[in-house]
Amino acid sequence: MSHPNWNRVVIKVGSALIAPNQQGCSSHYLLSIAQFIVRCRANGTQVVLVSSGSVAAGSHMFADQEKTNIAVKKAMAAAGQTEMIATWDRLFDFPSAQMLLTHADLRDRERYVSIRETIFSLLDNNILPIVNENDTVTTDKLKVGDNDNLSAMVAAAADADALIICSDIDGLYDKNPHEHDDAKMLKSVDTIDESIYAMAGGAVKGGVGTGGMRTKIEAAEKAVSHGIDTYIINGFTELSFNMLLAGENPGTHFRPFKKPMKENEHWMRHTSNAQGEVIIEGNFDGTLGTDSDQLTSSEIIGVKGEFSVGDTILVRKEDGTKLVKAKSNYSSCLLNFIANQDSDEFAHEFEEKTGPIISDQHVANLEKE
Ligand SMILES: Nc1ncnc2c1ncn2[C@@H]1O[C@H](COP(=O)(O)OP(=O)(O)O)[C@@H](O)[C@H]1O
Ligand SMILES: N[C@@H](CCC(=O)OP(=O)(O)O)C(=O)O
Repeated sequence: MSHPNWNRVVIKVGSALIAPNQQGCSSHYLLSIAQFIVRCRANGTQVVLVSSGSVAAGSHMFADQEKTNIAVKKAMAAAGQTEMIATWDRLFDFPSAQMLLTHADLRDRERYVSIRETIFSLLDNNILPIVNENDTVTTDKLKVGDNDNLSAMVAAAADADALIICSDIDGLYDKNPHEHDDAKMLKSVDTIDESIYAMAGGAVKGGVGTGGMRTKIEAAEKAVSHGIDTYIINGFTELSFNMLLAGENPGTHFRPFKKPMKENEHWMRHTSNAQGEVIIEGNFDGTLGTDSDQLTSSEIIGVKGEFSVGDTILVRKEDGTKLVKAKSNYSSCLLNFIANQDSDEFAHEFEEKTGPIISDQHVANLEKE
């Protein structure tokens, strides 16, 4: 087989590959990954690296501390990040750049566009972007939470052709192989549904990884809907990388959608967080976000949460059916006010002057969920 025809790939490297025994960073497993990156670049493929491992790399500097304490973990991440970036940088004879991101950055459209522009600008200048979550500033709400999901968001932002998740295991098995001797590996997945999620267990207890297989499947789901070929492979062995370069599949391949979502729809659905909800009548049978079906205040029966103009909202029916995620052109306060008017006429006049409640340019359909 011949070398795959990728213009751009995102490679995600798990903690166990960076700091296998939590005694600081080791380049032992990173050498073959670095070589893969070098060979991709030589073949004309641009590469973005998403590297976990700052917590695992910094752990040895906090010998007598309570490692589950959040403040200690953040300090481990901050200290380990320098060591990790220095280790990667030593493996390349071209420059690399550190990008630390949070979910708050990615779900803000302006910051997201800025992140995209920075990635493209680094790649245009042959600089390797190395991305990790900015653990110092994250709280639960701001956190992506795991680098599998982060890598998929980055792959979408970078318009990558492939996402390669390098883990400590050969691929996705039909059950956790650490708990079941008869577990079998899946070579490919065409559709990600509940049966696929049911196969996934968490990370090894007491290990360095976060999220286990579940977050890798979530990442694959995000990536394939953007048209990105996604692989989970064993990053411990050089063979995985040689096979990828030969156009072969060394692990589990998640096939991309034939008709991927548009960039802004994908961002709205998979990256942006809804700040509030608009609940509409159960008998509504239109398709929101199209020219023919605009949401009007007369359909609204409730507004939940506090949101401002420009925030993302979830529009759902009374029975919980999710319809769309969309950018709201109204604040929650204003929407409550007009939805509670006795006279429809007032609301219609108001909407005619102010414009549609949700923007038809920024809508993601959720009816399949
Ligand atoms: N169905 C499954 N197939 C493969 N691995 C699984 C499965 N369910 C749970 N796992 C666990 O997920 C681990 C990989 O995830 P994780 O520890 O988060 O690694 P990483 O650091 O690469 O993100 C595997 O080592 C395995 O213990
Ligand atoms: N920002 C964290 C990422 C943790 C994480 O997602 O780890 P992993 O499951 O090994 O990809 C770190 O660098 O330690």
